[in-house]
Amino acid sequence: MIENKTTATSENNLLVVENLSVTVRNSREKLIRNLHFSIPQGEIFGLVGESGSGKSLTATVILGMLSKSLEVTSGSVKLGQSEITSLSERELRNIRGKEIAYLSQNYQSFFTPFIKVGKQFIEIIRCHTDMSRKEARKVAIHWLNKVHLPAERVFNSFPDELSGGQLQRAAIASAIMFRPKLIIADEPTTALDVLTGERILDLLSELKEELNCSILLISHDLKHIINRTRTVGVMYGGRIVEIGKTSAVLANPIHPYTDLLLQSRLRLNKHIQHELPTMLGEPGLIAEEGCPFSKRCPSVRESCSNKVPMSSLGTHHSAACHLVNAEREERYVTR
Ligand SMILES: Nc1ncnc2c1ncn2[C@@H]1O[C@H](COP(=O)(O)OP(=O)(O)OP(=O)(O)O)[C@@H](O)[C@H]1O
Repeated sequence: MIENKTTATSENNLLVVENLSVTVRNSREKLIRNLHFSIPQGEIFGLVGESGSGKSLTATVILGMLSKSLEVTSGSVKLGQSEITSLSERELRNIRGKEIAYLSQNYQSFFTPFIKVGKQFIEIIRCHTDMSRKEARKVAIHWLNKVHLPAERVFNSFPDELSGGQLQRAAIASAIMFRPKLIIADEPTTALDVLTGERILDLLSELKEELNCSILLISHDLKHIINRTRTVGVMYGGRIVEIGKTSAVLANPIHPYTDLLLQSRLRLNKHIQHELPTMLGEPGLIAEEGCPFSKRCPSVRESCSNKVPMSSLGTHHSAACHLVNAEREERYVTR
């Protein structure tokens, strides 16, 4: 079983995902394999991995919105005391929006195009509370101010009268106005330019401090994860292949997939002395047995086609790779 020693033992975990597997219904195709991670109250956990690694699917399970064609075949997802995988649709509807807010890269479709933003806010607020229109308007303006928007103007605008960054801020305001315990931010900056994206991530960090909520930050871009998170899980082929304190993973990446991701980062403030490394094989090439990265791994060995358990390198860092043992031996020898 994959373990996140960094947070699994903490008593103040808000979200605990244990041994979660998701399969295509009536087939043996596993899309998520024995996922295990947890997010303490008030912390940002980053989930990083290439397209198709299972990040959004993980978010979908936490939201209780898994497609009917898929099924959870093992494991548990606990938000506080609630076991998400066994809640009814009605209970899930109560949790979504109120306890868990979801923020996607697709902010353009968050608002209906032909209805003014303010009216949409009022409808959402009145749907979840018994406030009058006047009270709901006040709440909407409050939260639009909170995300540093010109509140009155945005309130009276149609969505297509706002920039991408403004729309994403408005979507954030709408997502957080019920003070959720958990925000799932699924590639929240993908459709934005670099600077606007950075400001959106700054805003999320600021709101996290204010609301004391937790954030699951999903990205295929390591630079977003590195700068903002306390812990990180690296996903490949539906598995977390490395997990730990972000600083520990950064300082000493063990799994070759993590290492290659880190090496491939473009750093604008550094002169590149050598060619950026490329990964072998096609993206999305997943080994069915053993380590899912083994078909592309430069350090592959025979044992990688067997089950590769998560092994720990101290309390803040684990990886599912034979190189953990090599690392341990090296440490022992050089001590
Ligand atoms: N309803 C579904 N039925 C069958 N397969 C699915 C379904 N939803 C997702 N998948 C598959 O599950 C895998 C993981 O998809 P997921 O959307 O979680 O990837 P991701 O890591 O979020 O990628 P991206 O960064 O591109 O969003 C993919 O191979 C995808 O094709």
